[in-house]
Amino acid sequence: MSVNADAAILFQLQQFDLTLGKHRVLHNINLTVRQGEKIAIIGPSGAGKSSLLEVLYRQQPQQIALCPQQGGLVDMLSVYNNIFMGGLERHSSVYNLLNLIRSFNTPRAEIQQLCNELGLEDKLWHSPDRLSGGQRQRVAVGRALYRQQPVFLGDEPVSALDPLQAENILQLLINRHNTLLISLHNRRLALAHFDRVLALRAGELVYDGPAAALTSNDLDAFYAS
Ligand SMILES: Nc1ncnc2c1ncn2[C@@H]1O[C@H](COP(=O)(O)OP(=O)(O)OP(=O)(O)O)[C@@H](O)[C@H]1O
Repeated sequence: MSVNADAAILFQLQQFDLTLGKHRVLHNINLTVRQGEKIAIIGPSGAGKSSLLEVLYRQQPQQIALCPQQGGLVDMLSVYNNIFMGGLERHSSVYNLLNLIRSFNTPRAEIQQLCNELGLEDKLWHSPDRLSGGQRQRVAVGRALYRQQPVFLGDEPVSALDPLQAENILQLLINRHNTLLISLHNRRLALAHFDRVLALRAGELVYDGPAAALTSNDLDAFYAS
């Protein structure tokens, strides 16, 4: 999991501030992310993790698979169609419309395979509002995977899963993307799966360094009040 210092820069922020309303959400962020990096973003609730991910997403949405914290699922559509939404840009509007009425064989096979990998094999034609929180989260992950982009930005994408599932889904995301930035509160996952850790506190980047240099106790300290 070594990082190539010559790899192309994907994201860069210099002395970056973000103010929303009267609230200073991010302050003096200096950050460079290169292709191939696997980065965990940690920090207490309200520290600015989602805001940072959104800022990075806006830099180049076309090559990013985004998995937002709310999931953005449409309950009126099946799991199949919710996942298919991740691939809308690969097809014409006519194809997308016809697929909504009656699914085409190719995307149906692709999405069935994806559902098998996500443990949703029998849920393809269910509505998301009939699923558990963890199942809904896996549908949102499926949609992001179906974007088939090289960069994954995830806002706590495995927070509702049991430990074994969280481990498996995280590994799936890592296998399918070259570069990942994922916010998460699970210390073990952050240290086991990522090269680099960003710790945010009250909108400021208080740690940016290798995961290998940190212990679980170090991570706890970033959450201490
Ligand atoms: N649209 C907004 N207007 C004003 N303040 C906002 C807005 N969006 C977020 N904030 C504030 O910005 C801060 C950072 O929010 P953010 O959602 O980025 O934190 P977070 O670290 O992702 O939190 P969590 O772990 O709870 O998801 C919070 O104090 C929040 O109240």
